[in-house]
Amino acid sequence: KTCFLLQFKDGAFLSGTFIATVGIDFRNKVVAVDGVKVKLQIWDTAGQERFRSVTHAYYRDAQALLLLYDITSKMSFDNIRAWLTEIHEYAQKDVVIMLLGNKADVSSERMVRTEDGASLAREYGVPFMETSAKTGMNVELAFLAIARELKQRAMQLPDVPRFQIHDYIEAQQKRSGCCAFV
Ligand SMILES: Nc1nc2c(ncn2[C@@H]2O[C@H](COP(=O)(O)OP(=O)(O)OP(=O)(O)O)[C@@H](O)[C@H]2O)c(=O)[nH]1
Ligand SMILES: [Mg+2]
Repeated sequence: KTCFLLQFKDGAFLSGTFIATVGIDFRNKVVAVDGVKVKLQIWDTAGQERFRSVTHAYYRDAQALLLLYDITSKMSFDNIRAWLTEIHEYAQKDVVIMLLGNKADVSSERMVRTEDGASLAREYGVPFMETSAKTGMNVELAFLAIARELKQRAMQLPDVPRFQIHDYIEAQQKRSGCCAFV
């Protein structure tokens, strides 16, 4: 999660020693969506179980949640269902959720098939992408799709059709010649 966020924030991959997030951290990034500045305040939660009570307090108020699993870890994928259940219970009712299978660059150690990620996402009606914090694949797209969705919600006019995050991701991936699994 931290590497994914830092790739978006700074355009660089934090390699070397792994530093587990303690409790919670956050970064701001301003992005432009159709000429309108959208400030994203992105909270980076600790994955370790012992920080759960801390992270809990934060995602409850979030407008969007990016759920990351590691495609080289079956356990991280299996945990997603529990997260989705908990989110439905505690998060904001209209929270934007996105499922992301990260570390897609490490194909030799893949333990979770792309189709399995896609089908879980379909089951819960959330958009899905595989990403890489290392190469940057789909990192910006994930955040920009969320920024777009949140901006549209904030500025929604009654007669304008609602922004469709699934369609947006699919169109952007077609443009870039990458893989759409939404
Ligand atoms: N190859 C590859 N390695 C990655 C990628 N993302 C993260 N890593 C590596 O995976 C390890 C964990 O990354 P972090 O981003 O710190 O993980 P985290 O989810 O923030 O972990 P916690 O803070 O403990 O919850 C680090 O050694 C990273 O270098 C990726 O996309 N590709
Ligand atoms: Mg971290």
